[in-house]
Amino acid sequence: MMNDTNLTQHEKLLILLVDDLPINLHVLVSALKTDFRLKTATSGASTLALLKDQTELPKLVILDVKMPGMSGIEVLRRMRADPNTLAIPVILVSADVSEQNELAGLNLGADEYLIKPISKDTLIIRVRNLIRRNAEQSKLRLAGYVFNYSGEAIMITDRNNHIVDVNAAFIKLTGYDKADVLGSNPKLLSSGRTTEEECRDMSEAILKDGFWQGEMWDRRKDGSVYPKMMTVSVVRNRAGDIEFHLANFVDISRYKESEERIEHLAHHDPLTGLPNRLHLQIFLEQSMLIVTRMSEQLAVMFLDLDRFKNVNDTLGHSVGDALLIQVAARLKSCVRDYDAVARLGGDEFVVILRGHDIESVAAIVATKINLHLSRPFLIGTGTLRTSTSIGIALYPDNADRIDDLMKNADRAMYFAKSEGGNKFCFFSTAMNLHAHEKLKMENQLYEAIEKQELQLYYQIQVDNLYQPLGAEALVRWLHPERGQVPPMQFIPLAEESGLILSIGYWVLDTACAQLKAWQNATLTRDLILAVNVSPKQFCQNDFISQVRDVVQRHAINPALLKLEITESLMLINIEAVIATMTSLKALGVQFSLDDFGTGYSCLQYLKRLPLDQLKIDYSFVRDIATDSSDKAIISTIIAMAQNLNLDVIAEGVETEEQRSFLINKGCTHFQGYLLGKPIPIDQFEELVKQLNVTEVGADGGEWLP
Ligand SMILES: Nc1nc2c(ncn2[C@@H]2O[C@@H]3COP(=O)(O)O[C@H]4[C@@H](O)[C@H](n5cnc6c(=O)[nH]c(N)nc65)O[C@@H]4COP(=O)(O)O[C@H]3[C@H]2O)c(=O)[nH]1
Repeated sequence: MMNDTNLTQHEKLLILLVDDLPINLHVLVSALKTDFRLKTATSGASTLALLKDQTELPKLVILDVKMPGMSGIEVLRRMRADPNTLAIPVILVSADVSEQNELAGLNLGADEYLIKPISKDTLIIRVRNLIRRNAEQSKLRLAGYVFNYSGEAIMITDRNNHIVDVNAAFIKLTGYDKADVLGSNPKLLSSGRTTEEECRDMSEAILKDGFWQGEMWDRRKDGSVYPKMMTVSVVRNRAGDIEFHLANFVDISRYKESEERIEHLAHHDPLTGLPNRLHLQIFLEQSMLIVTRMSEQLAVMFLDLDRFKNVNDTLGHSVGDALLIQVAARLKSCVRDYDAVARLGGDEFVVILRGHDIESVAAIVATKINLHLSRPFLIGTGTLRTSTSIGIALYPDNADRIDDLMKNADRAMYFAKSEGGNKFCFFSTAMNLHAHEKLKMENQLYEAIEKQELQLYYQIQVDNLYQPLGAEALVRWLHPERGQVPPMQFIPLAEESGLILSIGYWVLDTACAQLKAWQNATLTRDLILAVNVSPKQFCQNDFISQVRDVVQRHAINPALLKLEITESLMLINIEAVIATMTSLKALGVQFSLDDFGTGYSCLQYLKRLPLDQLKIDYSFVRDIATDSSDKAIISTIIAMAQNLNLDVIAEGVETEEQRSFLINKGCTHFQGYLLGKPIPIDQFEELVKQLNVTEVGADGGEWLP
């Protein structure tokens, strides 16, 4: 650059020339003016004044030693004392050949000492060399600064890969002092987590490209392992041989942690920690490949909690969330480690099973899930019961694409739900027709009331001496083509479509007409008739006036009408429910809480409901002989009812064993096939007659026909 006469004036380096004799200055100017920009001064004082101007300091000062006033030596001394001018190279020029000034000047840090007269060429070469040397020294100083103060750890190794220098950041990061590592191989830092193969690849890349960048795991002096991002480059000598390796690296533990966290979040549901839809998709793709290769099958199980929306809407999202977390844990406990449980969102879960004879395996697992999820969940101070509907689709039998498999499992799940929930259902091609069938049935149900296709059946309720206490009215649909359709097949449909309101009203009206008829006969006049009231029906604005009107129109004793409500009603709006119940209670009707123990049973609420009776759910009675926890639940319900001064009736009593157990525990009212199935009114009245002429053993335990 310095030889380049094409440089603009601005690009040329600035040199300050100082001499008291203009002739000497002239010589210097004419020697240097082509390559440099020049400033001149003729005294020590004016030199220092020029150097005070910080806007542009010269890259070199050529300074005459002998000047009147202030000598060049004194100017130099002052320059070296001033931090701003301390590093500016200085060439002293003198006609004095004695060593005294030369020594004084060199001692003060003069870079050159030239004796006049100086040849033009010598001057130019010396000036150029000095400026170049100085520039190199500046660079070295800067490099040293970067090395020492860099935030990145730097390690320099020689051609034999022995550490020759490390910086402060290295010491801070690795915990090793310089003395610990100098002369050692960098393997000293290795954690063993980076494989031999990875190390070999790195060495090859360094040899081939002179550069490598990547991540590796190292161990600090204290033994802790950390990931680092490292760059290695080689420094070659003029002959092209490697002289040094320069490695700089940073600890990326934090970055790794957040990377792992982001990765986890992208693939997992934050609430339950289960894999999410994206993860499930990837898992399914891999599983389909594996089962195809191994001639196995897959079962995709689609799960949806029954009535979860009610839980969320009524008890709040925190209860809903707590329930979902517990459901996730129970689901995981129902499957093997290599099966997958994922949450798609809301209350939708998917379980994937793999293996041979997958249909039987899926049926076993689904039964287990239905059972486990129907057991009570302890949430806060209350227990919550839920159930789940499961749809199962098999790969490759039911579909060979992920989308179709999921769709089919979903369809099967809806089928299980429409069957009343707490069930599992395998996909079948017939289900594609299901939506159409459903619509048809809905239309037919709409006309069922008008066409008088609905009927009431009566199931007897007795005391512990088999004496008739009353009946539960249960609706039946006498379908023109299908014959008698059980309520579990059309009540959910009626609930969904809103038809339950007119069906419910018809049941209430028909039951009251029956009560009126019973009032006129001695045998039946004290019988109490229980009528199921669906939550939707109960929550109508005019439900109280509907009941009042029906009771008045049929002129019945309201105390003989018992409205059966279910626990799911408590999930809607407890205060409004209590208000409606209280008004109806004032009319004189009774209340029984149906399916007790299967929903959200919170004692707090139970105490506030104006109930007359608790009805122990059939599911507990069924398992009396086999399930000790059901026995315990029954004992608790009976004790609870006694404490709250309520009647207690057990439904679904099928065996003597169940009845004796219930009697022993203090249950006083019974309903079930042991005593009589739901039957038409004429058969029911016949049954009541028979029971009234039957003698009963003193302990009530023996029924003598
Ligand atoms: N295995 C077995 N089952 C027994 C036994 N004793 C009684 N059951 C059955 O258990 C159900 C008891 O009625 P629920 O719990 O109110 O359950 C009822 C109720 O939730 C609903 N339902 C029936 N009629 C009406 C109605 O008029 N209105 C409303 N909203 N729902 C109704 O349909 C459900 C099913 O009614 P059903 O099929 O008549 O089934 C009846 C009855 O036949 C037994 O010893 N063993």
